[in-house]
Amino acid sequence: MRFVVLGAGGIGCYYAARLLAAGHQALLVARGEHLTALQQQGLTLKHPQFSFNEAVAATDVIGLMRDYSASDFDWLLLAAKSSATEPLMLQLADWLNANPELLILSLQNGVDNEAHIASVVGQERTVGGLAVKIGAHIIAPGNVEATGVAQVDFGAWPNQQQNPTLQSRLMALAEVFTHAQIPNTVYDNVSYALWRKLVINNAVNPLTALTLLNTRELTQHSVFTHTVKTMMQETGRAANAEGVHLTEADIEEMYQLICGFDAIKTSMLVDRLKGRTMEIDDICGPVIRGCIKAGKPATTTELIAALLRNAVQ
Ligand SMILES: NC(=O)C1=CN([C@@H]2O[C@H](COP(=O)(O)OP(=O)(O)OC[C@H]3O[C@@H](n4cnc5c(N)ncnc54)[C@H](OP(=O)(O)O)[C@@H]3O)[C@@H](O)[C@H]2O)C=CC1
Ligand SMILES: CC(C)(CO)C(=O)C(=O)O
Repeated sequence: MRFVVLGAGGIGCYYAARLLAAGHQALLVARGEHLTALQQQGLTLKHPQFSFNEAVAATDVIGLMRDYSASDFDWLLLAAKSSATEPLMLQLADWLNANPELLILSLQNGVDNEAHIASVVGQERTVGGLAVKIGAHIIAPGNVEATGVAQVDFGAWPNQQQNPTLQSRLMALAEVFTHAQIPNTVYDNVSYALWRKLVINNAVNPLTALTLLNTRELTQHSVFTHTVKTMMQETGRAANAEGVHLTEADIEEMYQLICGFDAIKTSMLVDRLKGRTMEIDDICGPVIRGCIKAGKPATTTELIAALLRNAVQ
């Protein structure tokens, strides 16, 4: 299968390496020193169960539009930060719409990426998705370190019932992922999967970025572990206000999952340490808005988001 990975950083390079190692095509779209390293030295990726060190095809967005046509690819995997989704989609709109067969799968955190994608290419080409149980970061240009079982959960956006035509393409992708050692689940209701993952991200990403603790230190901390739980419950309240049914059992499952997961630096903590823009609006924003809609504000999420913004001013 032919993939283009748009925003090939930690997450994008991990999945691209898995697909390349399984014999598929993947063009990496990146920029800056990381792109230069990919072009000149190839991609080096280390994971406890997998390593990759090979030349790769890599370009930037301008090179993608100039040298390739959308019909050169079957799938576009979007792995840039959520704040880049809307500008990237708008920049690529004409290019993307020259081939209606090209489907777009978001691997990003947050629950708003798919609406931005659909507003440019249409719902019938929009696949919601998530990188689950993975930590993956650029440690030097062209070098990525990853950990975790690194699953992908995905499905027709906003759900199979409202977007029924994609089923055979989704099944074919699931088969390719499985063959490439990427565990995966296809959801009938991917909006549920997106919000369930947001339960973890809203609870641990801003708090780890604020405290500089890893996920294990955070969830084992006598005070912060309660804050994690509260922010998870606020995410559940927001989801329900947005029409996505999350139960107490979902919250508990997400809490146990992150407590038992590897001790990792979240992507937001890594962004803070690198002095990069953090996904605060994309992760906390939907929770704050949803809880206002529910009539009971997300006071803890609001506080942690405000403290974090204040800390990096
Ligand atoms: N990292 C992790 O462990 C996890 C991350 N996620 C989610 O996955 C998504 C990706 O995260 P992550 O892999 O950490 O992000 P990274 O910043 O490592 O990767 C994104 C890459 O896209 C590049 N990029 C952004 N805009 C452009 C552009 N216009 N043209 C070319 N390249 C561009 C960035 O370059 P530049 O650096 O110059 O901006 C960067 O190299 C996020 O939504 C994150 O929340 C989910 C699970 C775990
Ligand atoms: C918390 C974690 C690692 C879960 O996969 C994540 O999504 C992130 O770091 O952004």
